[in-house]
Formats: sequence, structure tokens, C-alpha cells
Amino acid sequence: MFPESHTGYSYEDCMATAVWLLAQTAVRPLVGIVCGSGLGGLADMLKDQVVFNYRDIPNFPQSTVHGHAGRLVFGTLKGRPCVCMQGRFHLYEGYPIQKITLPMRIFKLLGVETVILTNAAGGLNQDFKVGDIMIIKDHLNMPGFAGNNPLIGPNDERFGVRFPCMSDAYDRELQQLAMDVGVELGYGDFLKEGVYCVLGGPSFETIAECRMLHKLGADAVGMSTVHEVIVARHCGMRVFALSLITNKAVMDYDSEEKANHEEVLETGKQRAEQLERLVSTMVTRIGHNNYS
Ligand SMILES: O=P(O)(O)O[C@H]1O[C@H](CO)[C@@H](O)[C@H]1O
Ligand code: HPA
Repeated sequence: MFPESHTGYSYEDCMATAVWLLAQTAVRPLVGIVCGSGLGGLADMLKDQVVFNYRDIPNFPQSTVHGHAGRLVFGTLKGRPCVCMQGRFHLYEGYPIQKITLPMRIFKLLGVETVILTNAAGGLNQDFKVGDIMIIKDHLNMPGFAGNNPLIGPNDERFGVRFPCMSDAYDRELQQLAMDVGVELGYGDFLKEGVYCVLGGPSFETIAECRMLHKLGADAVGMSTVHEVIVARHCGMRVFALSLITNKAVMDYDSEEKANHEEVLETGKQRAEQLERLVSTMVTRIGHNNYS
């Protein structure tokens, strides 16, 4: 098995996991959802659930972070077959980057065409407020700059090409759909768009780091999502991602504020209902009209 080497699971390993899952559920998901910190309630929206604990799924890592339940939930969302990760994996948990992104390849082999990722993030954009939902339009991959990219290692063309394009990583039609649905639902005041920057974590950023990231063009900062996006795009799935701004990044030496995970989870609770409605309405419209 892979954990000792850093070259990732083989196509056959991923297929074995997908086949194992498909043998135990009749759901054939077209949409895959990843729940961010404190946002696991999204999975509870699925009807006729078939649930797997990560510890029971061959090759799957375990969730170690509070606010990430560690369950893979199959079911339907307003009649649409979906699979939902109630808990994701992060670099700082100590897993190799290929392991934290393994579920994206399994999604692909399950038949998923569209991935919706959510995360909790710190707001760098001074116009953002706690509770805003940011549609991610692009990313800055800081671990990637340091050579930590999930596609490092031998490339298996059955998943995708050696050098995948990332200038179209975030599907523009799905961004427009999110904006349209958000406005329809009356969320216009707290729906934003911007650039997400991933760091390795787990320490939160210093004031100087936040100032630097803001100057570099980041609107929000977090410790996830980007690696999953890269692997999802590599194997040809459409991607939509959003950040819930759970705290304001501290940019000022006079500030008494301190980033903490409890605040992150608490903001998730407060916005859970709107976030769930936004995502579920989007799911019902994907593939129905000009957003397909
Ligand atoms: O990105 P998600 O999984 O939502 O979690 C975010 O919240 C945690 C910090 O509170 C970090 O793991 C950060 O990445
Ligand atoms: O301020 C933050 N920084 C990094 N990750 C985060 N996840 C939620 N908030 C933050």
C-alpha cells in the first residue's frame, strides 16, 4: 500500500475502492460534494442515505479534525444522485498530498461529473464580513510554489494529462449559476467572489503573512480545497468551490482579535442553513439548462 511511498495510489487501487463502494449502494452519483470545517450539515440534506465511515472504506484516510465527521454519504438531493464527503483531509494532518486528494479520483471513478467544494476561510479582503459566502474564481497555491503539488509523481494518462491547464479550474457557468441562485434566494448582500489562497497550516497566519497574501491578490485564506481542485480538474470533472468567511484575517498590530477554530465552527453553524439552500438549489439546476 501507498502511505510509505509518496507516489499515490494506482489507477487499479482507486478502481478497487470505487467498485467496493458501488457494490454496496444503488446510488450512481453525478455530483460530489466536499464539506468544509463545520459545514458537514450539507450531507444531512441527502435523502435515502447510504453511509460509509471512512475507516471502513479500503484505502481511505481517516478524518482527524474537529468539525469533520469522517463519513462518505450517498443519497439524493431533490432527486439528484449525489455523494458527499462529510469531512475532508488536510496537509497538516500529516497525510501525503496524494492521499488527501485520493477521494477526487474515487469520485471520478464513481461517475461524478461535477464537484462542489466548500471550506471555511479567513477573510483578507477588507470589504468582506464574517458570514459572507465567497464564490471562488481562482486560487493561489502556496504549497505548490514550494513543490508540493498532488500531481507530482508518475502520471497515469487514464486519469489525465501530464500538464493540466488551471486557468479554467473554476467553472464559469457554475459561478454564474451560484450568483443567480444566491440573488434569487435573497443572499445578494453576503454573496461575494474572490481568490482563495491555500497554505499548509495548521498554524494560523501572522499579521505580516496576511498583509502579504492580500497584496498578492488573495481575498481569503485557508488550508484546503486547492489540492482537491487540481486533482478533480486533472481527471476532467467540473469544479465549483465556495468559502464561508468564518473570521477576518488579522491585518493590524493594534487588533486584539485572534483566529481560532472554535470561531470557525461557530460561524459555520450560523450560516449553515443558507449555505445548504444555495448548494441544494444549485444541484437541482446543474444539467437542466444552459448551465449544463
Ligand atoms: O478548509 P476547511 O476544511 O473548511 O477547514 C478550515 O478550517 C480549519 C481551521 O479552522 C482549517 O482546516 C481550514 O482549512
Ligand atoms: O483565518 C484562517 N486562516 C487559515 N485557515 C482558515 N480557516 C478558517 N479560517 C482560517
